[in-house]
Amino acid sequence: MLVHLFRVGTRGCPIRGALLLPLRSRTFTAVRHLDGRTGSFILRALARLRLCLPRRPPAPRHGSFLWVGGLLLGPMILSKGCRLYLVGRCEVEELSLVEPTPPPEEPCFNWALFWHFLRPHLLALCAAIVLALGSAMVNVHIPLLLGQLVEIVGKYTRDHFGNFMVETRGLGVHLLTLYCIQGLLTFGYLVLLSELGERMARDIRKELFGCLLRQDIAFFDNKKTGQLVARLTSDVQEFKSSFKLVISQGLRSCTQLAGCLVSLTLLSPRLTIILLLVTPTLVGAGTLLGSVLRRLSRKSQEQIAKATGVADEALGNVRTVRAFAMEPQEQEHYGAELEESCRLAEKLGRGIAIFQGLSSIALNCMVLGTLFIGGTLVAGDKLSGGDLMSFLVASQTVQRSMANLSVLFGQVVRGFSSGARVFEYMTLVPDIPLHGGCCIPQTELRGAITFENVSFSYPRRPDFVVLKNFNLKLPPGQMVALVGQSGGGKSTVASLLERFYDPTEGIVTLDEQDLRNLDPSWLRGQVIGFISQEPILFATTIMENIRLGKLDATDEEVYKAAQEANAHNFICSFPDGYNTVVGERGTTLSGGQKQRVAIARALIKQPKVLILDEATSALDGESERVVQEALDRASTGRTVLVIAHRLSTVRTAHQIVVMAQGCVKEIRKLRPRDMM
Ligand SMILES: Nc1ncnc2c1ncn2[C@@H]1O[C@H](COP(=O)(O)OP(=O)(O)OP(=O)(O)O)[C@@H](O)[C@H]1O
Repeated sequence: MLVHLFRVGTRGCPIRGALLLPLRSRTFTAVRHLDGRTGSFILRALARLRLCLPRRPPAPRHGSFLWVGGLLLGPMILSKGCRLYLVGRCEVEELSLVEPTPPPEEPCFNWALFWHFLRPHLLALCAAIVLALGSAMVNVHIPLLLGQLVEIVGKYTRDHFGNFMVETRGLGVHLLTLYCIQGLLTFGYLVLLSELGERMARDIRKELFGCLLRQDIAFFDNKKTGQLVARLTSDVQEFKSSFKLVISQGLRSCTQLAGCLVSLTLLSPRLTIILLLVTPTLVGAGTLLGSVLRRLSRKSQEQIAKATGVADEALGNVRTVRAFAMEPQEQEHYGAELEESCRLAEKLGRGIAIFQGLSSIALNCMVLGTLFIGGTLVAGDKLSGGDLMSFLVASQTVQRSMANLSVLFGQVVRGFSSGARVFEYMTLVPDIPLHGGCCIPQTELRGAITFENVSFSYPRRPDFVVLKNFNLKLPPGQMVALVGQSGGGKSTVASLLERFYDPTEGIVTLDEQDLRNLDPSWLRGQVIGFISQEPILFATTIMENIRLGKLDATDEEVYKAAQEANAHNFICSFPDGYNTVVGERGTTLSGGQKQRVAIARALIKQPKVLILDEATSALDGESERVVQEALDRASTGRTVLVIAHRLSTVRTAHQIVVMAQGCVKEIRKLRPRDMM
């Protein structure tokens, strides 16, 4: 058992505690009996601690346990509001150690999708292939002409009579023309391939991004954002490069190889046989060494990505780092990752140096060997000097082509697997489509919500039932507050209402219509307004952020929504007013200001139903008062589901529903219900 003391906290209120952790364990899945915010802080602190723990083999799921608690020091005020959160002892319940997940199966390459993206560019592709083949054919022809030129030079070296210029003019012009043609052909196919590759990559990225956005929320529960972004960026890039290389280098190398081998055989069958014995051996050895280097390079790249991830996480969460005084640990962590990446890069550098040194020796020896054996043939009058020159040049082309093909082989394998990863998510059909289903006409929409015998488990944890036979009625125009222990399933109720997930059993209805029959886009876009504890704003102006709620809203509508949300005055106090750019995730605004912009964004669509998920719990007393005022105003005449910890949030509710272990335990009616 390992004991770690830790310190976490919110807004200057430190929470100190002890983590008792079996030595074998390094991971955990959940912290419960803590409110969401505290839990998330503790989770982050635990994640930090986890990094410090010795690396041990994972423990079996049963019999492993983890406690946080026992030593939490005294009562802590988690907000300046009216309540105290007494965290005298908190336990981490239901902590299952995460089994090491088996590596995901490599998806198969989807030829049909590949064809779908290639088809619009077929003409350009055919033209590129023709130009690449033409360039390769020209390349095969050049060594023969060079041989003839050397032959004439040799003749003038021996005899010194006649006019060299006249004799070589035709050959020179011919060679020059071929060089120009080859240059033009190369230019042509490279331009075509580059355009084709970029356009295909653009189409693939567009389609993939659309497909990712369409996926169910459950899909994102299982994936890391970084992995998804990598599919859009590095995987598409790798696939595009491989495809372009196969066409340019592959076709060219194959044609050159075949053409030059024919030329070599015609020039000297004996030398060709020797060359054919030696070259593949050398290329094979080079390929082997090359593959070791590529593996090393990949490892080095991964290590760099890992180090970048550490820096990214620390810089992206710099406030948390500062709040926990974790700068030294972060620096040490980043330094350790950098150290490793430096070690790998140095190893790679040494490998590349060895490879280049050896290949330089091998190539020079090949030239020397060809000259030596070829010279013997020339001395025995079995080969002319010009033919030897042609042979030398052509054999270099053969070696280059073979080396290219061996490199290309690895690239093709990588291209196939990145292509398979790119196409994998394009065929995924979400269970809850974005569009489709009926809409209730605006005039008939009342906003009555019911949950009937709803049971639900998250797809990621199917064995853990979050809601069991849950029944709830939200009468139109009334406010219902959901309270209960942390982890009791309150936010899950909101997620079902938003139709982020469908219930495993039972139904959720809006005006007696099963949500599954309604158009999800209409439901989310026009009926339900959602305001969460930590609103996310986009890094654009306040005006555009509010307008996200209703894309075609006029400026007047934006101002009106901002006034309703108590946001107009503070927005106008900024020098740029509504054109103030809020920074990444709205970091340039205070918590209360962000929340009010988010309320304006929700109100601009005039939703019939409003979900407030602990919308004021992250705010201090004054901000809470202003935001609460805005929320009270916004709630009038709407069906409102409030998820709350604070009394101040629920005081205007018509009913308070107490939830525990996924069911309704108690319903308290606070005001006479306005029966509809
Ligand atoms: N995406 C998810 N995948 C798997 N389990 C989840 C997911 N989201 C929540 N859970 C689990 O579902 C249970 C209910 O979570 P929920 O967020 O609904 O609780 P809550 O009552 O809103 O808690 P809090 O008051 O702390 O916000 C918890 O045990 C939680 O671990």
